Amino acid sequence: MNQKQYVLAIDSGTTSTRAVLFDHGCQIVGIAQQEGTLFYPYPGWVEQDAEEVWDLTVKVIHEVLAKCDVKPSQVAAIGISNQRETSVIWDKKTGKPIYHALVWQSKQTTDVCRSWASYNDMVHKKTGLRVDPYFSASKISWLLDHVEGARQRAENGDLLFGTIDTWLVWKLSGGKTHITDVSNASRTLLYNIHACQWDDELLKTFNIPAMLLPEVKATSEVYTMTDPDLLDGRSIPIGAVVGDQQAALFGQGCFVEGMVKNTFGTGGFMLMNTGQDIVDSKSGLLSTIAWKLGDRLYYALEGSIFVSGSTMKWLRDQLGLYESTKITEQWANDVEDTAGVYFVPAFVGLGAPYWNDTCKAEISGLTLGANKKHIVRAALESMAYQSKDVLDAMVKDSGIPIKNLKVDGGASANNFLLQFLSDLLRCEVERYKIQELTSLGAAFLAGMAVDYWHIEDFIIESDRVFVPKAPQEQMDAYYAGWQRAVRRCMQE
Ligand SMILES: Nc1ncnc2c1ncn2[C@@H]1O[C@H](COP(=O)(O)OP(=O)(O)O)[C@@H](O)[C@H]1O
Ligand SMILES: O=P(O)(O)OC[C@H](O)CO
Repeated sequence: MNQKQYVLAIDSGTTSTRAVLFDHGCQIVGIAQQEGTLFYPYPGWVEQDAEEVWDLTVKVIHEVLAKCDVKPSQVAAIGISNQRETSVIWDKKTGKPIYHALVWQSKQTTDVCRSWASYNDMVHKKTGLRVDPYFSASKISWLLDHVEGARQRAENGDLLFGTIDTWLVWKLSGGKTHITDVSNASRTLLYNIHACQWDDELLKTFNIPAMLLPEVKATSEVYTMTDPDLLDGRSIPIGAVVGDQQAALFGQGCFVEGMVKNTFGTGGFMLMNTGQDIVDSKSGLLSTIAWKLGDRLYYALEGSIFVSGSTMKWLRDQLGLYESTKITEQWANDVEDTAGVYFVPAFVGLGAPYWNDTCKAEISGLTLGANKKHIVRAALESMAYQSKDVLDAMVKDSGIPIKNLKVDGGASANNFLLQFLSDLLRCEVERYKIQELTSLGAAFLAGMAVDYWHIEDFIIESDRVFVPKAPQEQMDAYYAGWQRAVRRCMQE
């Protein structure tokens, strides 16, 4: 009997790990999700336990298959999307990480980056990025210098480095396969996006042994098979690994040059497909690889915002303002405005377009009349203001006006946020019925690698289009207040 086949996406995000099962009609059949632990050992440091990330991955895979009553033999391929830049180094023989994973948001490498400041121009030319603790290179250097004996072990060829995709493929393959794809490699600060290879000059400059690095592959191809011990003796092809933001660009159907998406997850990431051209930003954005299909490379222009949805998590977990983030939409609508409150969520400094790694978050404009609903509304509005900062830079760099912005990610469920965003940006904001577009992107790329899908099979349905309603003058006045708040926050 011919059994129905599915594609499984694993989305390893900063806040949570999900497994999402898709059918051939690009519909979600089931989801399993687990929130992981983030460690904050010192101010500005953010770490994860890579072993926990792996345990949660195994758990969600088993959970989703059981929930949907799907056997491993019915999974045509696995695709992985992952939080990018987060760096793990582990021992080749034991498979044990030598230290926690240093998360992309983490700032323990600020001093390393200070000492690398003079390389910024070279780095930008070769990688499309900038010297910043955000990217993997300074994290690798820090791990090699701070974990006793690590540098020597790396030089002996005993250690392996990976971003989360590489770690998961290595674990899924039973320790056989050490690879990454171009979209993830392009976030390390070590990959030359013109020549498409690890850059020897950068490796030498940053004193990083090439032996640590994974082989770089296309975004959609069968890299390896899963270890049969993992899934009832079956081996499943792993057909895609892709950075989660590039996966969302793909999952949003942004296949054509000039199309833009904004994901509101832990951070906020706006990406524009720039086709086969590298657009060099003069306004604080990054040039990055979107994906490689066959021999063809596609690029993107990116505005990376370090803290977006995680402000809502902070208000929940650290201030205990509410139990479920869902309530924030109602609270924001309960008040007419923020009563003059601004929330600049510079918890780990500010990313694009400011790139200030020392400023700290501020809530300003408080009066005795301000209450928790004003603060929650200011936090939601900050996500929209940050998107406008980046969108304005993107229009300037690309010369392309943006009339329609596609949104996804956990916080895109919030209607208040999306209406405010549309009012502020003066453009359509479109949300699709499937909010798991990162997973769809990874699944579809994996499905293409095994001929389960071809590009013409790609379908997504619009859920709601938000159009500007509030007067422009009012929005301009709000935004001017935001810009003042950001300037204050960046003053030493
Ligand atoms: N209804 C909501 N309103 C605002 N923020 C939300 C809402 N639901 C979830 N979030 C925020 O979105 C983030 C989770 O988004 P998600 O896309 O799952 O993140 P990631 O992929 O980084 O793990 C959390 O930081 C959470 O606080
Ligand atoms: O965890 P997310 O979804 O906010 O994504 C993290 C980014 O990939 C970091 O560059």
